[in-house]
Amino acid sequence: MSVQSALQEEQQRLADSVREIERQLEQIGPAYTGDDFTEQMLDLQREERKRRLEVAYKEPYFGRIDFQELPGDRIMPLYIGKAGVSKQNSNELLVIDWRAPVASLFYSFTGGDTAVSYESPDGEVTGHVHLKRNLMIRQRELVRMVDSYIKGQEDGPVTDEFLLYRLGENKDNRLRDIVSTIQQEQDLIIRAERSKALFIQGVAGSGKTTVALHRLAFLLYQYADRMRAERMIIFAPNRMFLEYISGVLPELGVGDIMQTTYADWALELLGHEVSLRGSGEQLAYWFEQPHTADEIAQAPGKLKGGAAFKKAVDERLAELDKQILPEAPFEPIDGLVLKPEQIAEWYNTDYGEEFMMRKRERLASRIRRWFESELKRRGTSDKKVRAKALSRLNAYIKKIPSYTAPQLYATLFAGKTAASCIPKELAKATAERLKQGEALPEDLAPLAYIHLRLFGLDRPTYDHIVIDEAQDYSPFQLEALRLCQSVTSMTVLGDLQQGIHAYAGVERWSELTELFEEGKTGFYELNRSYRSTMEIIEFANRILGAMEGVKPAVPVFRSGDPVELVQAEPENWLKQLAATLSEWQSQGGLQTIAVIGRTAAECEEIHVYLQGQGFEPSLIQSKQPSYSGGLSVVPAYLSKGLEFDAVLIADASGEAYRPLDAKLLYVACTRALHKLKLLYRGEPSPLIAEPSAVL
Ligand SMILES: Nc1ncnc2c1ncn2[C@@H]1O[C@H](COP(=O)(O)OP(=O)(O)OP(=O)(O)O)[C@@H](O)[C@H]1O
Repeated sequence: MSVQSALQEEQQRLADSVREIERQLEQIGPAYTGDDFTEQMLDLQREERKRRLEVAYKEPYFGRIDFQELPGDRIMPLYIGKAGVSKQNSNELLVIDWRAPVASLFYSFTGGDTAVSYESPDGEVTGHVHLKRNLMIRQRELVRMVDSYIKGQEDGPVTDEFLLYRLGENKDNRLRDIVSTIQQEQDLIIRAERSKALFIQGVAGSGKTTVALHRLAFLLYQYADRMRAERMIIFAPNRMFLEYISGVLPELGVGDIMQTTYADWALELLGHEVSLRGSGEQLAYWFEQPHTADEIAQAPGKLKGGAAFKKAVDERLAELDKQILPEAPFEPIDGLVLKPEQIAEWYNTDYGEEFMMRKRERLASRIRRWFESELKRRGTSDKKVRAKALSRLNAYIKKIPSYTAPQLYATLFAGKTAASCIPKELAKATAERLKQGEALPEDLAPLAYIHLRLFGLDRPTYDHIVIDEAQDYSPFQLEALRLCQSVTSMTVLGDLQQGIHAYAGVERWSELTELFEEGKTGFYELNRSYRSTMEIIEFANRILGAMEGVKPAVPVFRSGDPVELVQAEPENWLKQLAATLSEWQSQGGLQTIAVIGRTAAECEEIHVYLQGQGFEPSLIQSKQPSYSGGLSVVPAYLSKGLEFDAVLIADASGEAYRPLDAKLLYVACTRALHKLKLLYRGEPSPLIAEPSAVL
């Protein structure tokens, strides 16, 4: 079939599909407003169907795959879209949901004449692909059609033309869905088994965040009977990042998933019994001045986030549980005795399944009930005797220790129960702070953990947990989250090569994977990078070049401008910086541009200068709730996770980026999609190759 007639066929198919969807939409009546429960349930289903039809109405599908199960069978054209739609009054599918088992063919097929298969609910289905076609539809119009595979016409792998086209687009201030171009290695993760902790090590720009969000949409579709959006939670590094990714799930038709930072989550869990101090100062301390490897290894975050401290916390909790019951019997009235054995049986057996402080509460109520009924049985009415008995009751219950998480945590920093793995100075400072009701970021995981061990989670456990930028997590942080699930189901993603918070995070994934039982983890690697051009990726790979265990990112074959490395005259540095921005802005097309500075102070200086020159930059600072796109000035350590059409590294001098800062410079450079330029004052950083003007 010629391209022209194929195009006409698709246009006709599209027009028919749109009409069918329109018809179905028109037939959905108004929402039900009455009290009848059955009608209300039916209405919910109607609303859901309406929502799917509305999604499909805008852009019914994005791909087609022609599949033939057995030789001689009809070749079935399957149209894949964001929302599945059946033909009216029939089981025939007009559009197949991208998450349906058969749709996996569209993503897993990599070309060739060999048989392919997918896992259907009735078992494995095998067959042959005859056509793989990408269709770009905007407002019900077919605007682009690319055949990446036609059986008989091409023996090699499917072409990446459509992917390259999508990657070449400029980006605004929001991450987008990638349903039309999910790659095979990403699809495997999205559809991976539910009941495991899935670890994903992915190079910068490999789509980790995007894939994790698509995985949530998949899980909700595949396990609709077992998983609920309101019992899923995403942890991201900061509020700005949350805002940046907030568009993807709604685009995928998923709402209600909790999205938070670890700090916000922990503080809420603790009922705001402590207030958080020092997160901004901590960033400034670690990023605004040089530190040695030893200082990093001894950082409070490492000590309080590691296994030795966790062991101390566990021992403290075990000790409390063992010693919580008074040894003496309870004797409210002389001769009326409640034996310690009976109390122990209630605590350990009757309430044995519950959390420590809940057990304590229930035990206290039980003792009170026993007391009332015994007094009633004895007919004790003498006021004096009753008052004495009551005061003995209260005194006895007081002897059963009751702790909040901060109170118990404080016992680890002073007196007999102090943890020996915490240096004296640090213990003293922590104890002082806790007295004021304050905690530092590294205190939150042990506090949350203790709270969960004492009280449990005050809501249903999480069906699925996503942790982004997990290389910055301490084992203790993950331990606390593990307590929030009855069945392990997590997606934990990150990049050790971007582990710039070495003072708190992990160096190896095994530090986190070993927290789970054997067989309960999965490990995937994503080495292809989709964000940046080949030139940018190759340049960034060189920054990490000599580092131990580094896996270079593999670029998609998308070529762009060369990376520029330019020496700036110290006195003209800001002028040169502004000149580059003027040039980029005058070229048009670049929607997001970032000037990435080394420190917050440097960024402030640049920001003020640019404002004076008539630019309208926004300055990104820690604790910022949102990122607005356009021209931004951002310190390297806050740029993580974000991306920009063009990036200008303000000063890549040797003074700014020393060998220990390789990961930071790598993060900064890999934020760029299409253009990357580095200015440097004085000598260039030894991390970047020789200072030729253009690389
Ligand atoms: N299969 C794909 N098709 C189209 N675009 C993709 C694909 N995979 C990733 N991308 C794009 O690549 C960019 C990087 O994705 P994302 O931010 O999810 O990667 P990441 O691995 O989390 O990056 P980093 O660790 O550097 O922050 C995004 O613009 C995303 O849309």
